[in-house]
Amino acid sequence: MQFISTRGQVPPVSFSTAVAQGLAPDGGLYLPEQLPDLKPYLAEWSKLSYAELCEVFFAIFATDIEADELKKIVTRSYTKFDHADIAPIVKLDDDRYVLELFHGPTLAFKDFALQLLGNLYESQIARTGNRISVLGATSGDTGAAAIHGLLGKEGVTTFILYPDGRISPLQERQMTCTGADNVFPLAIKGSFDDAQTAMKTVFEDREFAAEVGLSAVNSINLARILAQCVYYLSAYFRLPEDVRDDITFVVPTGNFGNVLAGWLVQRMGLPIKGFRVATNQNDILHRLFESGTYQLDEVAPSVAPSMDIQVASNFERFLYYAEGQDSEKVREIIQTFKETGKYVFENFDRAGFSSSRTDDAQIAAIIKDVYAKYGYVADPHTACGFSDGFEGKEIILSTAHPAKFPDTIQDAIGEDSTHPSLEELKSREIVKYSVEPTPEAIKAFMRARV
Ligand SMILES: Cc1ncc(COP(=O)(O)O)c(C=O)c1O
Ligand SMILES: N[C@@H](CCOP(=O)(O)O)C(=O)O
Repeated sequence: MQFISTRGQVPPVSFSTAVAQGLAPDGGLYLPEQLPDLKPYLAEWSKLSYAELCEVFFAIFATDIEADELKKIVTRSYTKFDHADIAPIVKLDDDRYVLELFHGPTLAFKDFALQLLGNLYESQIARTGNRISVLGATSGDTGAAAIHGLLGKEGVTTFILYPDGRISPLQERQMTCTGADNVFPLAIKGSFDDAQTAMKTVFEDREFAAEVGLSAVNSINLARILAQCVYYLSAYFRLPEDVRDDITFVVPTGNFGNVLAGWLVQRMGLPIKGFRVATNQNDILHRLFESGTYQLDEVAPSVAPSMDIQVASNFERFLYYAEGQDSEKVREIIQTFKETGKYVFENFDRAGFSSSRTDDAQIAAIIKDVYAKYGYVADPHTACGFSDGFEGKEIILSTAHPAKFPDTIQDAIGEDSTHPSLEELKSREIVKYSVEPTPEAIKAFMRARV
C-alpha cells in the first residue's frame, strides 16, 4: 500500500515514510492511494477483540512493517486502558447510546491513536537508530496523550505548543507535571489555530525537519486517523444487530480528525448510516455543512476548550474526496481560503454529514438535563453531541472524561467529578516554557534542546 498527498505534488510513499514525515513535503496530508474494500472481512472481524481488530485493520495499510512487529506494537498499545472493552458502549435508552472513548491513560479519545503512535515511533527508532523530535499543537488533549504515549521512549524529545490559559488546568497539569526532562510543554499567547499554523509552517521547512528528525503527533499524521478508524468498526460490531445499520454517529468536532476517520471507514464499506458533526460555538464546520460556505471567524474560548478551533486540519482530506480526488482543485481552495479566509462551494454536497452547534449556555443545560434524565455525566465536549431535536437513533462519541473539566461539571450539576490519575497530579510541580508562536522562535527553541 502506498500513500499520496492531498496536494499531489510529491510521489507516493510507504506507510512508514508517511508516518515519519507527518505532513507531506508539499504541505498536503497523506491518504491511502486507494481505500480498501472492507466488506469481505466484516463478518470475520466482528468476532475479534479490540487489539486484534486494530491489528488486522492496520495490516492492510502498514504493509512495510513485519506482521510480528505490528502485532507487538498494537498489542502493547491497548494495555493501559481501564475498561476491558477498551471502547465500551453505554445504552441510555432505546434511541441513545454513548461510545466512551475516555478509558485510556489521559482520559480522552486521543489515547487510542497516540499510545499506538508512540509504539510505532519506538519501533522506527529501533529500526533506524535515528533520534526523533516530536512537535505537536494542542487545545488540551492531543498534547497530554502524545506526551504519555511517548513517555519513557528512548531517542524522543517532545515539544507541544498550547494556548496559554485556554485549556483546563488539569489538561495543563497532564502535560506539565511529568517530571521528564525530554518533554517541553510550550505555552503560547494566542489560540490553538495560531499554534497549529506555526507548527505546520515548521513542518514545511524540510531542511529543519531533516536536521532534527521532525515527527508529528497531530491528526495531520495519517496513523492518527487510521487508529481512530478502529473504534468505529468496534462500535458497529458491538451495537445490537437491529440497531447498527440504523444509527447516526454523532461526533464532537474541532479539527475534523475524529469524524473523518468514521467517514473513511464508511467509504471502505462499513455500512454506517450517517454522521453528525457536533461543534461548540466555534462553528465553522456547522456553518459549512449548513450553507456551503467555509468562512473563518475568530476562535472564541468556550467551556469545551479542546474544540476551540476554526481552521480544521482534516477538512483538507475531506476536500480531496469531495472534489473528486482533484489535487489541483484542493490546492486552489486551500490557497483561496488562506488568502481570503473564505471559500464558497458551488453545489456543495454534504456527503452524508449533518451538523449542529452548541454554545456554552446550552452545554451547561445539556450536562444538567442528561444527568437528570439518565444519571450520566457528560463532559462539555460530549455534551455538544446531545443537541435538541435529533430524530432517530444516535450514538454519541464521548471524547473526554468529565473529571478533566471539574468546574464546568460542578456548575452544571453541583457535583464533583474526579479521577485518581488527575488528583495525583495536583501536588506535582508544573514545568512549562513560553515561546512566540512563530516558526522561527519554535525552531530556535527546538534546536537548542535536541
Ligand atoms: C475532548 C475532545 N472532543 C472533541 C475534539 C474534536 O475532535 P477533532 O479535532 O478530531 O474533530 C477534541 C479535539 O480534537 C477533543 O479533545
Ligand atoms: N482537540 C485537539 C486539537 C488537535 O487535534 P488533532 O486531532 O489534530 O491532534 C487537542 O486536544 O489538542
